Amino acid sequence: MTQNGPKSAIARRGKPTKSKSTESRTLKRKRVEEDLEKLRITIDELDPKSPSLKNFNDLPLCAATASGLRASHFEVLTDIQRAAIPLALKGNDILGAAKTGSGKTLAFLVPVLEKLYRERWTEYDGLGALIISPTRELAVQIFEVLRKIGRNHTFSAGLVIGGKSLKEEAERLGRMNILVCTPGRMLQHLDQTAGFDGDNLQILVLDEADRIMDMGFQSAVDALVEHLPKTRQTLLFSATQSKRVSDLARLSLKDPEYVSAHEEAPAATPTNLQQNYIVVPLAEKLDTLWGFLRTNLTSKIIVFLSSGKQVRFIFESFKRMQPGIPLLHLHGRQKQVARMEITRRFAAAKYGCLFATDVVARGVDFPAVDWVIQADCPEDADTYIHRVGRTARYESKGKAVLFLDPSEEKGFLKRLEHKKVPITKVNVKENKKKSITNELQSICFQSPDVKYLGQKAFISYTRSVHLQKDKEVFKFDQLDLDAFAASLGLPGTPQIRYQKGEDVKRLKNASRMAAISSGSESDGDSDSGPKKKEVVRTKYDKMTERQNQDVLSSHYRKVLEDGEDDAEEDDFLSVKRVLGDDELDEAAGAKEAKVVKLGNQELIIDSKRREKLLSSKKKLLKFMDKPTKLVFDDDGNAHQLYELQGLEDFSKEGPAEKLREKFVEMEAEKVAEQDVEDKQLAKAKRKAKRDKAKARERGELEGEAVGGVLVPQAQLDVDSEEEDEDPLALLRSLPMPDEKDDREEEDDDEPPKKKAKKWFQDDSEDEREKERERKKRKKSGKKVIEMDHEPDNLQDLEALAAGLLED
Ligand SMILES: Nc1ncnc2c1ncn2[C@@H]1O[C@H](COP(=O)(O)OP(=O)(O)OP(=O)(O)O)[C@@H](O)[C@H]1O
Repeated sequence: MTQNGPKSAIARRGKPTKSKSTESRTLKRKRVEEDLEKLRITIDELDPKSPSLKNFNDLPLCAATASGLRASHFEVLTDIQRAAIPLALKGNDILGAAKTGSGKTLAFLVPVLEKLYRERWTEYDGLGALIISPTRELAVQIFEVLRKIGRNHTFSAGLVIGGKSLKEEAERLGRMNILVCTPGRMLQHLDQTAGFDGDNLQILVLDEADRIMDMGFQSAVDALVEHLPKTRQTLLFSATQSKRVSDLARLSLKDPEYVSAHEEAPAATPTNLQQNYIVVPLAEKLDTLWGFLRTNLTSKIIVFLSSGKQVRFIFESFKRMQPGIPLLHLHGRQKQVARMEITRRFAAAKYGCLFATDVVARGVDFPAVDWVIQADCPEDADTYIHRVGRTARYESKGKAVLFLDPSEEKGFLKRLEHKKVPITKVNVKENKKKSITNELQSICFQSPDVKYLGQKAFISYTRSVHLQKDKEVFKFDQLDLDAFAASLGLPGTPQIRYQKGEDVKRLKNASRMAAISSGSESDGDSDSGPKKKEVVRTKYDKMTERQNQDVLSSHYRKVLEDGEDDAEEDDFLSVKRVLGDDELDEAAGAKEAKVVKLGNQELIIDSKRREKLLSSKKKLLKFMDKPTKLVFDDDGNAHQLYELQGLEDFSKEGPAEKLREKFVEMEAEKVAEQDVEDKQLAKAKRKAKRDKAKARERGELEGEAVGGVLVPQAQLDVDSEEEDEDPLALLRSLPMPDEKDDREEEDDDEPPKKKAKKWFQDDSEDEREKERERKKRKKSGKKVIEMDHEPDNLQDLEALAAGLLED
């Protein structure tokens, strides 16, 4: 007994603590199980059609979802939410249709969160829910809403929309429970990413389902569904839902509930939307649009156009004419980062005009848009409904105007009537009409790049009309193309060539199919050409691509590569450039012998073999002399890297010893100056390093562990505007947009930070610094242009360049 004494004492000391914590854990687990069981029973007993379901509070939701909804200020259910959520909670497949802006996003996100919660989903269970969107913009928006209402859940969630390296995304996919994606990119991952599959998927959502089931996405969606288990729940939502039996079969829906919140409504569009159309001949369209913008300078406007080229031309030319309202433009050919930034800027703007293609026609929820202008007739009534739906969202009011060419009026009105769209004709006030043809002409004359865009816009517009399948609306033969070209300010009508007997539908979808198969959705842009096979890109290629950021680039590219980006267009319609006399001579001469200048040498191209050489820069280099490095002085004169001064010149400058002393003095001064700069730089670097370390530390503390995996906050912050923001994130650990302000307020206790440095500040220290800088520059003979803000657009850069040219 005595021997056993101490052992038992240890056992007595350790055992109660251990059993206490195990006990509390068991109790907690039991409570969760009981709560879950209660929730399941309430859902079983729930009457999905009960009129008493008015608020989110009336629904059997778990505490995490309920509090997330409350914190996001969602209280009262909208019609579609009241109709769809109870049925979805009960596990039904849903085909949901409701007007634009009526709250369909929550109608599927709430069931998604609830489903995974009730299944007690953890990181180890893999992908539980997949939400598919037709465009990147819409996917980002859905993800944002998911973050808001899912903030108290521990699921991990990610955004898979392309624009990032596949490998980077792939690394985190395995850990994701909920993914919001575009079809092509998702398919790519399911096909290629090792260790990632959808075998366990519980719920699949298709937002803008009719679009996703459409021809352009057909093969991607079918292949994607092949990767998913048939036992899943499926929810389809759209403002314009089709009940095509074939679609339902493709998705293996099981006895789907058709939920239509506004089926009995007299109109397919929101009641608080005022809809008008004007009949305007194609050649007067830009005048009318300009007049409209000039009279609505303090409104928030979206102008829909049929192609990215139209968007670019109108944006660039109107920008030069300075309408007095901020202009933005958005189309599927822009880089992902630019698209996100423009979307963010327009969402935040109080007023401004966004020229856009149908890339933002569906689902995108820009707040407080006053007007939707459809300057180009949409391809069908459904597209019309989605476009106008960007205004008058939820309970707000909005106005929409459709521009119709006289040839389109009768046919399109018939289509709208059929879809229950109430629209009335209005006329533009005479005193608001103004021709801008002269201005456009002079812009085209002054800037070849804009003229080039105009030609492209002309071609893409005529092409899109020609390709439209609804010939009762789009009558290509009745368009006055000469007048249209003149109205764009073009010096002549671009000649176009038709390819007869083409399968129009196939051509129209070619670009989308190609984009999807390469995994990067073009997102509704009708003018995106088929993607080319991956080729090795040289530094030179990258340079021309970089130029592609501005309006001049495609012009340059055209010069360099002649139509590389227009492959699709050239298949069908293209400019037949009439060669000038000089060019004809050149062309004739080209048959005989060509002379290519390589540095100081001339290379005669007189055979096919030599001509082939021109396609390889590497091979051409062999014909050039070895390069020598030159340095340029301030006047732009080239010098050898080391130039020895002649003895005569040297002795003219004074005795050698004196010159040596002078030289040492000058160098010492330079070193001292450089020393100060170096010290400042080193200090700044140390500070940055410290800040980074702190941020990392904070990030690790804030990062939430889900199933034992800790993801540093720095990697998760999708709000960051950095280009390499991480689209994959844990729901719970992300800061909410509205919480950001709170955090900023909390920081008020900290000592006041030094005012952020603008380009030029005027406190005395900075003045002194500026003065020193000025003197230094003066000494070196460099010109300094002072600007009150950083140049962030072409106009700013032009102003800066003009300043530099003036002397
Ligand atoms: N229950 C609610 N209470 C208050 N606001 C809501 C509610 N549900 C949705 N909203 C708001 O209504 C707006 C439109 O919602 P949402 O984007 O889901 O519409 P939608 O039906 O998907 O539109 P679209 O057909 O254009 O995609 C959003 O700004 C959203 O925040």
